[in-house]
Amino acid sequence: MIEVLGLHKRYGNFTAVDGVSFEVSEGEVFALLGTNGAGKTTTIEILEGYLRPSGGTVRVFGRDPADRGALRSRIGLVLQESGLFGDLSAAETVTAWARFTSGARPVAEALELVGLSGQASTRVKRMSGGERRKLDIALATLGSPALLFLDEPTTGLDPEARRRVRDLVKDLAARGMTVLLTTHYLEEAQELAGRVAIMDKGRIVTQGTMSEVLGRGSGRVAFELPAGASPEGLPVGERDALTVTGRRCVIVTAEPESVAHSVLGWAHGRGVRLSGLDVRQATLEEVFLDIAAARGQEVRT
Ligand SMILES: Nc1ncnc2c1ncn2[C@@H]1O[C@H](COP(=O)(O)OP(=O)(O)OP(=O)(O)O)[C@@H](O)[C@H]1O
Repeated sequence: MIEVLGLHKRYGNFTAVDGVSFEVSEGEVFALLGTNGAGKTTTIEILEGYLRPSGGTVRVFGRDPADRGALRSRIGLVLQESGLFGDLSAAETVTAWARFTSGARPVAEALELVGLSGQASTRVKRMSGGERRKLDIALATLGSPALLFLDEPTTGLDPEARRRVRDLVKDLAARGMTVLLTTHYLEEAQELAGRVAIMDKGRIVTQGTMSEVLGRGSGRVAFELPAGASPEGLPVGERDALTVTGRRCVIVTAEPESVAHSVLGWAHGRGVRLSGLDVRQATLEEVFLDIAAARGQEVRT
């Protein structure tokens, strides 16, 4: 659905996107993540046909995204800033939008799809931030597009509203919609996306399936140090890092399963039982912070 090969975008002398390549296939939820100013919005705006690339190839449904007339009915856009009219109700907003949308679903169905049936006659200016975001998504999906761009769909929402918007995105993906998502909430990307690319300073620094990317981060093995045992003899590899807080030991390691195995062997050899054992892969947030630390910069997510 999307092919990006060696994409460059320069603003004057400044290179905002510096040789980016990725693909998004039908039915995927693909997350494009990165530090502030990494080039995500620039990349998405090129894919949406709003900006022209300085170099490289970009295809959406096999076409140049500048050919917006041909692509319009197949793509839904949820931009960072929505441009809703405060004095219209939710139903009036959808009705007005339907005039410009070919094959628009009925208004009641569009509101039902995003869980806004109860707010049909509520004016936009009286709606909560989460409800407005859902209305944005109702408009973007009004013509049942095959591809949906979601640029930071949950930024600024409270946790409950974020949860509702996430559930909605999951529901749309389950109906077969292909989604390209950007977000600064990494747990959101981890929950929604099957594949992910992380950008920094105009380049993709890692990409792959979610499990591949998570597997590249450091996992954690945590447990309570048994009474009478000292942490000195714990089987901690050269590339692993042990921290002990009170009796709680945490080993950060690229190989959490094998370290857990060694730690259990260590406990068994001493005839002690490990309590509170917790073995887990890196989270996407940890992978992201590891990458940023390795690149020597401060990150705001
Ligand atoms: N029109 C422009 N002229 C000059 N520089 C620009 C322009 N638009 C964007 N930039 C710069 O290009 C870089 C990439 O911006 P972009 O908005 O694509 O980043 P982003 O990854 O979406 O960031 P954020 O997460 O903060 O939204 C930034 O350094 C930004 O200042």
